Amino acid sequence: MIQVTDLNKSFGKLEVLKGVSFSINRPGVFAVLGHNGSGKTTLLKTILGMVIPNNGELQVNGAAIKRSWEYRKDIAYLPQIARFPENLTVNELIKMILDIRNRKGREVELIQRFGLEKFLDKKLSDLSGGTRQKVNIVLAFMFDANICIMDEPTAGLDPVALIELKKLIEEEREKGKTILITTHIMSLVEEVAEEIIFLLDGKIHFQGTLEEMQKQTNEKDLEHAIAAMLVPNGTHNH
Ligand SMILES: Nc1ncnc2c1ncn2[C@@H]1O[C@H](COP(=O)(O)OP(=O)(O)OP(=O)(O)O)[C@@H](O)[C@H]1O
Repeated sequence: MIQVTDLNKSFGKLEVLKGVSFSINRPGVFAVLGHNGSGKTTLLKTILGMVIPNNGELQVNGAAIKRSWEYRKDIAYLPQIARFPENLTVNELIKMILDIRNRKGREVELIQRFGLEKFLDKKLSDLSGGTRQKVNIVLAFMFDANICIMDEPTAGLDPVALIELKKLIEEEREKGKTILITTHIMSLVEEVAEEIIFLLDGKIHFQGTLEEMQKQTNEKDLEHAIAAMLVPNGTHNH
């Protein structure tokens, strides 16, 4: 479904991705983890074609994505920082995206699930951070994409919205979707992810299930397991 081979990306002198290779061959929820600045967003944006790698191969659904845009129709994206015209109302923004995609969406259900009805006529500039994030979630899940990429989806969400988001992720997983999430919230990883892709020093340091990570490190708690992975002579890729 997603195959990344020997991906390199530098910004000037800063080498962010130094030969990243991994593949995702099954549906499910995959957590992309790593320190601040380890290149998670860069990696996700490369898969989306928003960042052009210096080197490497990328395949989505069996086809190389170089110079192709069509494949993106099959990927939903929730950016870490979404930038939309601030003077639009929530309703206008949703309508605009529906028009651009020229497809039917499930926005009515999602608006209701995240309690956004009362914000529909408000301008984006007037929304709180958490409410904006709910709007982003609606936009990301509005179309029935097979692959969903979410960069810090929980940012700013209140507990009620967080529960709703987890439910939504679970439903999508049951429909056979492939979901990639970056987050610094380990409890979210433990609750929703079946596999971890761990970026360190510009490379994939570990890919495997939570159980495999716990077994390799002898640590039950995910935060401690990850910390154990960082010590020299620790455990590595499988
Ligand atoms: N367009 C850009 N131009 C220059 N440097 C960039 C650009 N995009 C990212 N970087 C740098 O690349 C590095 C990786 O950034 P990235 O956003 O991918 O990290 P991240 O793992 O997602 O971090 P965080 O956990 O803080 O969100 C950072 O040092 C960042 O400053």
